[in-house]
Amino acid sequence: MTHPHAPGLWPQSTDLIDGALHLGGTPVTALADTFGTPSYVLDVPGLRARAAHYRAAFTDAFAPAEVQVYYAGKAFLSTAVARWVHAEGLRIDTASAGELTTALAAGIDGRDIGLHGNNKSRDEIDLALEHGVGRIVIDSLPEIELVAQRAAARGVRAPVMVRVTTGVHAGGHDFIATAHEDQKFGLSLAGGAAMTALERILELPELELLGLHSHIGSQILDADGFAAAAAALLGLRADLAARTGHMVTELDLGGGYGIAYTPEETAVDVVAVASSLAHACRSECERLGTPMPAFSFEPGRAIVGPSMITLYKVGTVKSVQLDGGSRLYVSVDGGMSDNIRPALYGAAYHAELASRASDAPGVAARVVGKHCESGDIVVRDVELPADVRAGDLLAVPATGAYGRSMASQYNLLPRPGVVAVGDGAPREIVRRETLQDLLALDLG
Ligand SMILES: Cc1ncc(COP(=O)(O)O)c(C=O)c1O
Ligand SMILES: N[C@@H](CCCC[NH3+])C(=O)O
Repeated sequence: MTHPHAPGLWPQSTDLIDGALHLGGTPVTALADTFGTPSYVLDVPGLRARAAHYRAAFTDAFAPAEVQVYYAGKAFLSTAVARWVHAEGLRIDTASAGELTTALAAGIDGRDIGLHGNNKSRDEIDLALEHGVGRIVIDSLPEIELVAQRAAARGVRAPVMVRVTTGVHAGGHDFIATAHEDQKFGLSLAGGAAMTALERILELPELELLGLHSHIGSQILDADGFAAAAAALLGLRADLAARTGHMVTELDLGGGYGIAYTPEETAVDVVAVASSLAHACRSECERLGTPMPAFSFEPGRAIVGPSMITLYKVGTVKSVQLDGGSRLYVSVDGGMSDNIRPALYGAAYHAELASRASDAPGVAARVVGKHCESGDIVVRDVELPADVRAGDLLAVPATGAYGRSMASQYNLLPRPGVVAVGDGAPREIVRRETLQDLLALDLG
């Protein structure tokens, strides 16, 4: 199998034949003809392999402690994706009624689903209780009373965890760091709100306290933060046991495992990280004189991110003269509506000419979208062949996480579909929106 440049960035089934990119054995030119552009293309065997790899990495590292891996559906969720990752032994983490409904529509048993959210509505809590979700992760003090009240109304006991703000600052961008004090998620360890929450939950017969949760941020490439957060949770667990005699049985250490978006980046090595994290947890438990708990994890980006690419068609190509050089502006038929991450986080991506070979020399290029914003950048800096022209296809790797899930209809562009390859004939698992779909919401 021949890979395009930057081999580490492309989904498992990617091949390069006569200069044309293939995914799951199908040339992208054929995918574009059948499904149109832009399209997200999901490599199903790659997705499943990543899910299995993450599950095995945590399970092996923490054995004999029990481990569950939840796929964080916020990264990208559809019923097919929920079924594929569930078939690999992962459960599903949801953060809204929409994600929960999608996981349920996939046929996932409520017990294999978790519900998160810093502002869950009563309806969302009711939906979770109705379907017997395995855990509701409590994010505030008022939510404790609300969940207890809704559980009482239904005559059930709600299994809950408490999301703890550990004070660990990690993550690729300030907007995606979630465990420092000055942000909206969780209950503070240092400020005492976490302990208050835990003691209150233990008083309420409608609530079953499963354990403690920490999610420190996203796109984390340096593993130290995970161990620091785990140590903080283990300490809180020991303190709670000393105060109340209740030793919680599970720690959820969240997601956040970083991936490579450009040839210069290296993804987290989950086997190495899981093994050093397990070692740190064992030592900390020994030091505290407490038994090892069960563990759970919630990777999203690392499962689906590298499993998907976006396929765009090139339109206008413009050379812009700059001091000491020029830059080729290559406009494609999507942009910030299908990938907001460059505009929102300054995220870097990579792109390659995907529909043909070219011997033309590489030139400094910027791939831009078709929206009415100069910040509508798909790939800020990339080298492309000088002869790139209208009608060519460009492929951008690693767009599976927070691409389609954060897509908008800005400028009333219909959102692209998601095409699955490598699982029988290529097919759309989320269909492309049409102009009629846009008008269907317009009530005149
Ligand atoms: C609570 C929680 N769990 C899991 C995730 C998934 O994170 P990632 O996609 O970085 O693995 C997030 C998002 O950052 C989150 O907020
Ligand atoms: N949406 C973010 C990550 C947030 C993760 C959810 N807590 C991203 O694209 O990187």
